[in-house]
Amino acid sequence: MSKVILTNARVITPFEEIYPGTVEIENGIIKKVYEGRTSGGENLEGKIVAPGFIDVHTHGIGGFDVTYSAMGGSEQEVEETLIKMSEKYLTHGVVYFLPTTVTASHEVLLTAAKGVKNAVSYQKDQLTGAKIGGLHLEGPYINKEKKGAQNPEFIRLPNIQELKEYWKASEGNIKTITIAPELEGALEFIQYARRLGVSVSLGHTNATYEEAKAAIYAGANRASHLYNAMRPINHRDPGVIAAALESPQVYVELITDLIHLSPEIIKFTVNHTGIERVVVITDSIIATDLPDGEYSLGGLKVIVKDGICRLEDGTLAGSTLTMDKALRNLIQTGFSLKDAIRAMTYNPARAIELHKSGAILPGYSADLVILDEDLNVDSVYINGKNMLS
Ligand SMILES: CC(=O)N[C@@H]1[C@@H](O)[C@H](O)[C@@H](COP(=O)(O)O)O[C@@H]1O
Repeated sequence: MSKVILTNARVITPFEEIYPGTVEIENGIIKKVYEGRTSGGENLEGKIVAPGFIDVHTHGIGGFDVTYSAMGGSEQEVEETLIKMSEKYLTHGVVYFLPTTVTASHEVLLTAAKGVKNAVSYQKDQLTGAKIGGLHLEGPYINKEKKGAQNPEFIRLPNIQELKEYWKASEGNIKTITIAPELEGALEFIQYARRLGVSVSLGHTNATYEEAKAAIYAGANRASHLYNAMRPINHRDPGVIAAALESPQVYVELITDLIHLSPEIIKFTVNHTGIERVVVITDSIIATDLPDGEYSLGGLKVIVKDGICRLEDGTLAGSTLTMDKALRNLIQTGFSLKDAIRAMTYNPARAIELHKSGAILPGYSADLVILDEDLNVDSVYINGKNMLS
């Protein structure tokens, strides 16, 4: 039996803050959490222990991108890319992520689906990075009017047959799909996806309030990067944003790079939803952790300047945000550590129906991040093992 004790730390569960706190782990599972110190454990004086970050919407990092690798046509390349991505996310405190495709051809998405199946199976024997939860398909069933930085060439109507093929090719490793609910056939598609256990997120959409509500009644339970690439809120045309904000079952993703959204809009959102329904995402692309320059997203040219990603026409095209930076941004915006961490751990786990993850509670997976006082990542534990030592 393997036993790990982390003690004398500031523990953020994230429902409460315990100081000095001790976390006892047995065989990769959290056994006990309590106030007090114990001798014999690892003394984490001056450090913060929190659940590891969960990023449910990220395209790439450090020169690797799931769609880009699938465009090469080889499922092995996708598998290798996902493993590399998992190792890079780890250094930013991420313990679990959903590699997110952008709009692409059926063949490319099928290759991504096969690659993710291989990578998930590889990680069963050998875990070297953050856990790969399965694909997030962002598109291709989105609205051209709200395409943002998605390649219009491959945008199409919802297609249940295609989803069945992705599901089969990935052996069930499709976790979520972003769809525009106003498209023909979308409601039937949403119901089908929910029956498979895929969570459905409204995004890249021009849906009216009524269209968005119909999709939520059909089972959609999330909104992808709320405000970005969707019909704006208007006092006579509340649209998809108001529908998401008012619906208690809907989790709202926010890109907290302080470029996609102003700090005031982030606070405005939380005033409506409470912290419970906020899910921080990076929407990061291949250029993350790399210098400014020219990159690619789904076949479109992206120019990164001062860390901001744009298409040639100026449209924002994802981010170079990392989850640890997202946390520091939220603190700078005025959030408490408990609330900020909750929106990056427990909430995303709930949003994708991932159980026993995202909190420091007995019986939960011991997937933790240790942060220093400045909120830089010190170490990361996955299944109770220190992955950065
Ligand atoms: C990978 C991806 O698609 N990311 C979207 C992008 O498409 C959109 O253009 C941008 C701004 O949207 P906005 O101009 O509506 O705020 O948000 C996100 O970066």
